[in-house]
Amino acid sequence: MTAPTTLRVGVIGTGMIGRDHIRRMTTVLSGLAVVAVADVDPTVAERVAAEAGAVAFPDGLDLIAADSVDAVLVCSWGGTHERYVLAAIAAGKPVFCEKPLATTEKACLRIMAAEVAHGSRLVQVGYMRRYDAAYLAMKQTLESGAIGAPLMMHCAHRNAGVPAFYEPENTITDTAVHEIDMVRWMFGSEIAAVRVLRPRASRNAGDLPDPMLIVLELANGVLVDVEISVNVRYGYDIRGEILGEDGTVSLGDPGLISVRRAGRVATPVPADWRDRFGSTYDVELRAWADSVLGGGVSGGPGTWDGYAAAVVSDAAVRALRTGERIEVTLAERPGLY
Ligand SMILES: NC(=O)C1=CN([C@@H]2O[C@H](COP(=O)(O)OP(=O)(O)OC[C@H]3O[C@@H](n4cnc5c(N)ncnc54)[C@H](O)[C@@H]3O)[C@@H](O)[C@H]2O)C=CC1
Ligand SMILES: O=C1[C@@H](O)[C@H](O)[C@@H](O)[C@H](O)[C@H]1O
Repeated sequence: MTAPTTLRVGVIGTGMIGRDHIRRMTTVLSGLAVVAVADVDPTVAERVAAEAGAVAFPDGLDLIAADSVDAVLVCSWGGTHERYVLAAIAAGKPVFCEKPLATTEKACLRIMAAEVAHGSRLVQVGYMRRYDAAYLAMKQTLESGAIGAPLMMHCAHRNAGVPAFYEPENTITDTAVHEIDMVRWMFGSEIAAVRVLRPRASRNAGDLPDPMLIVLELANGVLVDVEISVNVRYGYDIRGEILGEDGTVSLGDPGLISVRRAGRVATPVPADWRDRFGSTYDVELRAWADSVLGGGVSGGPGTWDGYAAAVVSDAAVRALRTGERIEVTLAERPGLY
């Protein structure tokens, strides 16, 4: 049998990122067809289906079971991911699950057990920074030895604002989780312990612990600090600098232009994650589709990475609540990963 040249995708969750990925798969990337969508809100699903030329399914589980669907994108809220990822694995269909893989350690372990029992990788998790040109260049510089052995990394993850439904722990499980995954990948080391410190709260913070400083101790001795600010108002600002024994490497300015005028230099700040990481998601989904069309999910962040990020997130939430240093313990890594 020859491999299909077009991947027929079903998308579950047609909110912000679901619609953005549908636009990407229908207007930017070739070799992908969005054939089905589902959302807990059927009105939204039907509207998005009509725009995309797809069929709206009343339930995501029916979408996964449909013969017309080769592969699944899960873009619903984090707490619903487990149900859909497990169903996709049971159906033997590749599944791209937006981060986080699931919201509890136990749910991630159930997904891992199902995938290991299946015997090959089916799951990719949406930790897109691994596909970002700036982070890739940073990793390449680090691995070239140009700045010597890494000692520390300073990160900032600033959102202009976050949705009204954000709960205090979402600042970690939904926002800081990107740095948690990124540093594991950047340094090729697991995170051994976590602490959370808080200055006085921003007047824009509402009920959120905003801002906060997360300190990650990596098993290889590298120390990482991550500033999380989710209401900075001025834009979406993602920063990173690694200190090595012989030099530093930093993420550059993402603005495409800089304007010099009236004695000032001005560079635009991205408005949100779509603005900053738009082309990164393109590369991410291209790589995922190519691996699936090529015969199986390979490369890219998988279930083990989703699990490790969830365990560190849980530890950070405990550190936030207790003010204590929390050690991280991971399960034994299955041979599949
Ligand atoms: N990689 C990245 O940078 C980003 C990832 N995300 C992740 O994507 C996921 C969705 O986030 P957003 O699009 O921002 O949220 P959103 O609230 O805009 O959209 C979520 C959609 O899922 C639907 N939904 C909720 N429960 C469902 C269920 N059981 N079955 C089917 N549909 C259901 C909602 O009705 C809504 O339309 C989250 O896990 C989030 O963390 C979101 C933004 C950026
Ligand atoms: O994943 C994302 C959102 O869900 C999250 O709410 C934002 O804080 C992140 O910057 C964005 O990349």
